Amino acid sequence: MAERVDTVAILGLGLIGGSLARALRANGFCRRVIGYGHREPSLRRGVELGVIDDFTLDLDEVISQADILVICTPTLVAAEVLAAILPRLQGLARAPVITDAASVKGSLYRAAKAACDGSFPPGLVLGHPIAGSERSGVEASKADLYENHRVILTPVAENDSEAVELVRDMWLATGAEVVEMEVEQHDAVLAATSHLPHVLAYALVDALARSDSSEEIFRCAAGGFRDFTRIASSDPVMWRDIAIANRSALLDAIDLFSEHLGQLREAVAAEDSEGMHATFTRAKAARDDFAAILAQRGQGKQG
Ligand SMILES: NC(=O)c1ccc[n+]([C@@H]2O[C@H](COP(=O)([O-])OP(=O)(O)OC[C@H]3O[C@@H](n4cnc5c(N)ncnc54)[C@H](O)[C@@H]3O)[C@@H](O)[C@H]2O)c1
Ligand SMILES: O=C(O)C(=O)C[C@]1(C(=O)O)C=C[C@@H](O)C=C1
Repeated sequence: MAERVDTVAILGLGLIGGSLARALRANGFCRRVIGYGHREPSLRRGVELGVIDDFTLDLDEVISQADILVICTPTLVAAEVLAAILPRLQGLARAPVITDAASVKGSLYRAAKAACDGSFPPGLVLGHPIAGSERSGVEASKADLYENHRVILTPVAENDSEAVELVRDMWLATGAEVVEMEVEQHDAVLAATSHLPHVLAYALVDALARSDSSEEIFRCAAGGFRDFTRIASSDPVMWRDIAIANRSALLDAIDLFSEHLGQLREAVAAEDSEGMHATFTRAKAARDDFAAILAQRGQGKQG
């Protein structure tokens, strides 16, 4: 296939950026992929592993060389990186298209407007791949991470349609399915389906780890505990950033869940067998439907 662009730059070469770099190099979307970051060792490792062609620690250099900049740092850092990039684009004859992979979109939307005197930059297309793992760093990256997974783009009216098309094509080249959503809807949906489950897993593991009988508890724990808590091994910095950036939607999701858990607690206390059975039956049906959706998308093994 003919290369769609010359150079894609990954800003923050970890699991998500490294996996994108590998996929783009594997499928020939661009002639080369370069990395930018604040730590030379992981970028050097990226070259050694064949994840990127080259790297720089200089933001001006990466802006001048790339056709697309993809910000793949933790969410709060992504807002800072964006605020550092946007003023540098003013007056450039040819500015790169900018996109990102951060887990929260509203905070970046606001950061972009703040950096541009209240107007949204047309060449910035916010995005989020709904694929990942509890592992982080470039060593964990893999070329097929996005295959059969969704990528959500949250374009706005101010966006340049060619920039949106280019970012869409980039993700399609990784084997992902690209869908569009409003910024606010994205953050509410992800708070419920991703951010809340991570908070619950962290809370459960922390509560049990701090109990007097924690040693015995972990020794006796098996598959159910492992499946429910895998994501509590995720990077604490990444999840702290997400909780801060999506505070309002996450609080709504926690409140909804707390109310539901309270009702279930009452049913357990009252030995309300009908109430418990109804809840478990509804949940099983919904989970089984979800497993069928995953299987249809070719993600059955993880479902
Ligand atoms: N891990 C997941 O499952 C997942 C899935 C979808 C989206 N995301 C989002 O993608 C982003 C990256 O996540 P990840 O799992 O790849 O994390 P990661 O820790 O593997 O990678 C983050 C990279 O950013 C770099 N970085 C940190 N501060 C920087 C700075 N100031 N300047 C430049 N680079 C900097 C780090 O050195 C690291 O290489 C996050 O915003 C995360 O919320 C993660
Ligand atoms: O599979 C995992 O371990 C993930 O945490 C991936 C996951 C998710 O919650 O599904 C995590 C954060 C993202 O922003 C998108 C995907």
